[in-house]
Amino acid sequence: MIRALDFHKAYDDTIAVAGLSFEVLPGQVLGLVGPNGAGKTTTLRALSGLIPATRGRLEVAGLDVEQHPIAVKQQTAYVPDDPQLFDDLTVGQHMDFFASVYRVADAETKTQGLLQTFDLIEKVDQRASALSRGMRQKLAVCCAYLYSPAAILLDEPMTGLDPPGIRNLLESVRQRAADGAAIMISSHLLAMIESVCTDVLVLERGRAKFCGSIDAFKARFESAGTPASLEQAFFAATACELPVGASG
Ligand SMILES: Nc1ncnc2c1ncn2[C@@H]1O[C@H](COP(=O)(O)OP(=O)(O)OP(=O)(O)O)[C@@H](O)[C@H]1O
Repeated sequence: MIRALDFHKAYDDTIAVAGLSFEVLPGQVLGLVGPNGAGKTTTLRALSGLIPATRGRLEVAGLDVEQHPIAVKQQTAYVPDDPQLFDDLTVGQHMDFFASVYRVADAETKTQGLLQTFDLIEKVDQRASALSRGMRQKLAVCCAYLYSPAAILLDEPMTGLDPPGIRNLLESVRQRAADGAAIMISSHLLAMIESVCTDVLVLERGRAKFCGSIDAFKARFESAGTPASLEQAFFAATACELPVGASG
């Protein structure tokens, strides 16, 4: 489970997140959406323990992120939109490294399966520095999945992925959720959010404009008894303006 209680984050004078509370239960996939600068990446980075909260409490698997940083990291996978890899290590060496750090049982079989699924098996001996952007993204996801984390935090995970890569990633998210992981996905791709997420958290200027099921979000902005599309609901909930010509 992932939980935020009155989470605040300020960078000097900039208030990035101002009092956010939500939870993601095992099996739930929470879409984190909002305009640029809304605080999505800040929230994911703080949950992963990379940056401290200014105020409030963050928990993963019942553990306070600040008080139990190592235990939380063992239970959490954070995949940023620009994965930091070890340029001199090959694809296979990355998997070996994660398997060793997280003491993964049956790592070889799991590695083979993941590299096969994400179409990296032929790149197993290639250095990270020689991978394309999409391949780097896929490798970061493979490393994250290897140790079966209880909480999975994906920041703009579709960046650079080809259509089969997108399909495989979405399918893997559904599967990991069905297996009991609590998952958060930050994205501007509302159709993708709608296709894979059970719930949505709409952020604007660091505050929640809505948090709940996608159906409830669309129903809130229904017109004449017809639920809004996710896109219509997003524009209605935020200060973003619907493009001219779009059906509002
Ligand atoms: N390291 C930092 N130092 C100072 N301010 C920062 C830092 N990182 C983010 N911010 C500010 O915090 C706010 C939230 O940024 P954040 O990256 O969390 O937004 P986001 O919702 O992920 O945006 P985007 O959709 O553009 O990725 C913004 O005002 C941003 O300028």
